[in-house]
Amino acid sequence: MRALMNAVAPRYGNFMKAAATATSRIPFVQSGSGFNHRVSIACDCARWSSSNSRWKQRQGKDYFAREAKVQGLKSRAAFKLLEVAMERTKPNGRVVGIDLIPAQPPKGVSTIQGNFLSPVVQDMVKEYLAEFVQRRSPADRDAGAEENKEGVITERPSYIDAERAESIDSDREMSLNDGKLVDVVLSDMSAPWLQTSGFSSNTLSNPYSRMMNTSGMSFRDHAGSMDLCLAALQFASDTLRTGGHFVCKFYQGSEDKDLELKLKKMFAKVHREKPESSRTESREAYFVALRRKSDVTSEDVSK
Ligand SMILES: C[S@@+](CC[C@H](N)C(=O)[O-])C[C@H]1O[C@@H](n2cnc3c(N)ncnc32)[C@H](O)[C@@H]1O
Repeated sequence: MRALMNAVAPRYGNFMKAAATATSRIPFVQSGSGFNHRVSIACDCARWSSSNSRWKQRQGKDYFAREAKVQGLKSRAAFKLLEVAMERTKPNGRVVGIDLIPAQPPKGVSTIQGNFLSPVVQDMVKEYLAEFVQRRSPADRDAGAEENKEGVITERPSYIDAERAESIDSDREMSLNDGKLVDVVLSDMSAPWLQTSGFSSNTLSNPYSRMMNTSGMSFRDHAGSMDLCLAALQFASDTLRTGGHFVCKFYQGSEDKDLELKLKKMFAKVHREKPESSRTESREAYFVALRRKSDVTSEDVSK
């Protein structure tokens, strides 16, 4: 992942991917060994069958899907996050990804398996972030230094990067006091729906195909995405520093204006975006909310 919700920030970022009406009671840090969720969705099988063939046809032609396959990524969705997140966190940032399904994190990324709709899981992520920041010793200011195969540092970060790390350390003390440790919260979560084909290719290491990202029913997709966006916004309210940014994927519908108004109260600038990699016929879109205002919480904007 590296890939969850999150293009993470230059410092301690948070990247969340995934989520749905499924429930995962026990969150796993890193590559969780279990796949513990249940999905309470009923579906019209005839409809699923035909929309699934269309999905397969589209995937065959889709440039981003082919590229993702080539790079061994789990889905075309990875590109949407990677476009935003990957290069943005070097050298001192940290990406934390949360998903219902287990994911093997690449270097510099932590993954937590859990249901982001659960306050228990959100608390666990907050604790993890706080511990990560506390554990980060002054020696970590060398983060970004290149090591050779024997573990010997052969190249150190520039003075600019070293100074940046210093200022992060002093900011850290302040941030620890109020739990606002995160620079960017990015949610690419979309409710997983029951899989209807491809069961023969399921494996624990490639579980993505066990779920589908849209139900084929626009209101259901919209309502599910609003729940996930609000959970991400609550998390951002608790953890995002003043001046930090928030991005969330949603499916357009009657309630998105209300979410946009909330974001406008909490952030200095809010954009609605439809990335190039998102199919034009899909109702999928993103809110990009920039520069969190000080002293405005999700409770304030819900009044
Ligand atoms: C569109 S995919 C995101 C893919 C991801 N951005 C990537 O790059 O691979 C949506 C993801 O949201 C996850 N998800 C859905 N509901 C979730 C929840 N309540 N908590 C955590 N993850 C959830 C799904 O498991 C799925 O992996």
